[in-house]
Amino acid sequence: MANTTGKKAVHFGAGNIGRGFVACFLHNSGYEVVFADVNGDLIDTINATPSYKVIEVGSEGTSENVITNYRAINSRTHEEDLVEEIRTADIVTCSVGPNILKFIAPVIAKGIDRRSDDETPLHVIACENAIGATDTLASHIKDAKNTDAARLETLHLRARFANSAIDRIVPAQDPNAGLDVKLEKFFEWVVDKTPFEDIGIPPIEGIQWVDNLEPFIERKLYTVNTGHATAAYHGYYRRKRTVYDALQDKEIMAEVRGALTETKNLLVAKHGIDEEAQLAYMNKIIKRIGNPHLEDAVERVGRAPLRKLSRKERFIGPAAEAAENDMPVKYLLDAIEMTFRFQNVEGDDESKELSTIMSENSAEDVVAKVCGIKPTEKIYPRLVEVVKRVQADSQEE
Ligand SMILES: NC(=O)c1ccc[n+]([C@@H]2O[C@H](COP(=O)([O-])OP(=O)(O)OC[C@H]3O[C@@H](n4cnc5c(N)ncnc54)[C@H](O)[C@@H]3O)[C@@H](O)[C@H]2O)c1
Ligand SMILES: O=P(O)(O)OC[C@@H](O)[C@@H](O)[C@H](O)[C@H](O)CO
Repeated sequence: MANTTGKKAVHFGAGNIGRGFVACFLHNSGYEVVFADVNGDLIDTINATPSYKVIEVGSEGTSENVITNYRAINSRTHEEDLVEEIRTADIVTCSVGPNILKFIAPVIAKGIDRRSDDETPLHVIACENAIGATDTLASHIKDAKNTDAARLETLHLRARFANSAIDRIVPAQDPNAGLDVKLEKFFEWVVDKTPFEDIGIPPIEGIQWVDNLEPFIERKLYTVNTGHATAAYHGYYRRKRTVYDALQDKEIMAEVRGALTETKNLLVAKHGIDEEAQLAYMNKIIKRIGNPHLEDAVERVGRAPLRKLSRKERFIGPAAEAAENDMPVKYLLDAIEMTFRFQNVEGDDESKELSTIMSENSAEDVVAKVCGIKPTEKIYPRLVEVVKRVQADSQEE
């Protein structure tokens, strides 16, 4: 589709979800997309390739979408060009990973600072698997290192920040596929509309705009990502290649169902979600993550175990809250144990760091440092027990 709106989006992170989902939706809504990334080869390929395909795969068959009207800039080597793109953009989105937000904040802050107070403020939406990712990005942008304190009072005239929940399974791609992206048909992109109410929401087809994002992001993270990660970590431990392979194992399937039943109980009690509706959602997710056409490797889904073991994440977040309310957490603890066992995985720096942390710290310190859990919390002794068991097994090996 040609750029019919004359609108421009700058998207940080031209990886799987960036090319396959966010840029695809921006393009289909008439935006020109300027990718910002640090991977030089990827930037060159994007600039040398006038179109790529987004290929949906599933039991219903395959369908393709052709994406055009994009460019790419290396944010490491061409910062000034990127600042200018952000100054003149309508929207900035990102899918770089939650730990990278602090690195992209300085250039976004510079671009925002150069904008006029009299034009429509820049719409900023982070598309990461994390609760409040846009708030995190905004807090880095507002940091005194990136934005002069005297400019903070009028920042809302130049930029607005909205949290989002983004859901579409995009596995690691075939290295010979060029820019093409193979993914599942299903998608959900929910964005908080309240920061844009007086300036208008950006015209992006496919976004669901809501007033209260918390139930949506928690339901997504604590169902899709809890279930996905449970299958991946149990699968890795039992030498399965993909999430699909893992789910063929009845014991792993029982662990996934168990963990998702525990998060269902919490989500229903906390957000008043209808129990039958959540059960149907849970079953749909189990079907989605078991899509045989995706060939989603357990190492991708389990990547970055330290992030996944942190306080607000897919396991510790719901387990701590459920335990505090005396709800069952047995299966979540099983999955947490498998996450602690995901050590020294090739190509995964966090899994190597996890191994060092486990060998150099007491179980109590691991629970405090990695999971951010205090001794006064009800889940604490059970997590210490899990870590001690994994440490004891490592010593025996
Ligand atoms: N893949 C999925 O199924 C999926 C679905 C929903 C959400 N997400 C979330 O989207 C984010 C990205 O995931 P992905 O699977 O696309 O990962 P990915 O590794 O495929 O893509 C990340 C991209 O960010 C780029 N990048 C890294 N540092 C950067 C920097 N400083 N500036 C600009 N670009 C930088 C990388 O070069 C890479 O191209 C994560 O937060 C993930 O949780 C992924
Ligand atoms: O991206 P992560 O590392 O937070 O989690 C891995 C997968 O669970 C994730 O990428 C899913 O595929 C995605 O969240 C589906 O919407």
